[in-house]
Amino acid sequence: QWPGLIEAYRDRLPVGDDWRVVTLLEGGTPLIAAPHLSEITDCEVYLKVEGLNPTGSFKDRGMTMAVSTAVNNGKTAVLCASTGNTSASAAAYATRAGITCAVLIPEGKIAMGKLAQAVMHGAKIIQVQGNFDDCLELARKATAEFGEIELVNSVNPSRIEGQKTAAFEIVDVLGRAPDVHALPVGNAGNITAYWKGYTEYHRDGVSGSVPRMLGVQAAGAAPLVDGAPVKEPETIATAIRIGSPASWNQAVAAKEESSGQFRAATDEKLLEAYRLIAGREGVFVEPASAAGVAGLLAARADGWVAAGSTVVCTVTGNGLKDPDTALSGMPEVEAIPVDPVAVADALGVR
Ligand SMILES: Cc1ncc(COP(=O)(O)O)c(/C=C/C(=O)C(=O)O)c1O
Repeated sequence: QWPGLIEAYRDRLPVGDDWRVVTLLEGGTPLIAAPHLSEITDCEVYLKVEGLNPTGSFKDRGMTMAVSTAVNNGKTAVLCASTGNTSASAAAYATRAGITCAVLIPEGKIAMGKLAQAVMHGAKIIQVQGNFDDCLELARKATAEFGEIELVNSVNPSRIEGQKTAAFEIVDVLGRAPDVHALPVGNAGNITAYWKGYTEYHRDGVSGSVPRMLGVQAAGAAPLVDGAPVKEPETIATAIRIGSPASWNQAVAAKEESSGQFRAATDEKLLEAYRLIAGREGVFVEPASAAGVAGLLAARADGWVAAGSTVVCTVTGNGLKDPDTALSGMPEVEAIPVDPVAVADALGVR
């Protein structure tokens, strides 16, 4: 079976031969064709379905590396600030490693599925009177002061190393790098990691080209688009409700070196893409995860993406993480009598 990321890409990762590897067999996720998106954009569109990782998001790629590194450096606890998925993943990998995990989450702004994961994996859950950016500042200060705690946010280079493997998998499966790679951008670790992966494969001659990176933010939380931090970030896509990305400079470098672009998508456009991916491609992702697709549709419309392009959109988290948003638009469901005729009527087949 798939051996997990570190075994699959050991020669491309900073891992000691004698290391105890902490893995939940993450990675090896589907790169699935998206026929409806391909049709409406006249491109060859694929989805990299990262919601099918062990804890339901791409964070597992970074966490196997960060927690394995922490354990092999003798750390006894990990800490992260999180909008939810990082904390879910840190909790799972820490418990797997038998070490303590504490998570700092912004008051009241976390999707239920993610909180359930951190609870069930036994993380110490600390709600902070502030937003994600305040949580990250607190996490940096706490880990700077207490050396036995490893900070496992994506400022930790091990996270970037683990997450770059998604680019390797895409080239390994596609046989080439895509022309464009679209993905959501919050704290900007993932766009940084993808660019690192694509450029390493290109440097080593595994791929003959690199993609243009299309990083998409929520309009109410788009510091990289605005060119300045956003004090009070607001978006229904709580995973990317971040006003001051920790990997700002690396994300800008990825955009510039790849001749890429940052775009903002309104919550309305995010939700449209969210519904389209589930309702037409059969892939259920959480709202933030649809940002790359929303950006692709806009970039195709204004010609930044040409017809005939090969495009990969990373959909970063499983839709099950955020049932509240999924059910918020649900029409009234009327109960029917135990009568086959009523079923036929409901299906409009009679
Ligand atoms: C579903 C989903 N999609 C996209 C992003 C943005 O990735 P980055 O640009 O690398 O931050 C996140 C990020 C979540 C956290 O930052 C956290 O969990 O603390 C996410 O959960």
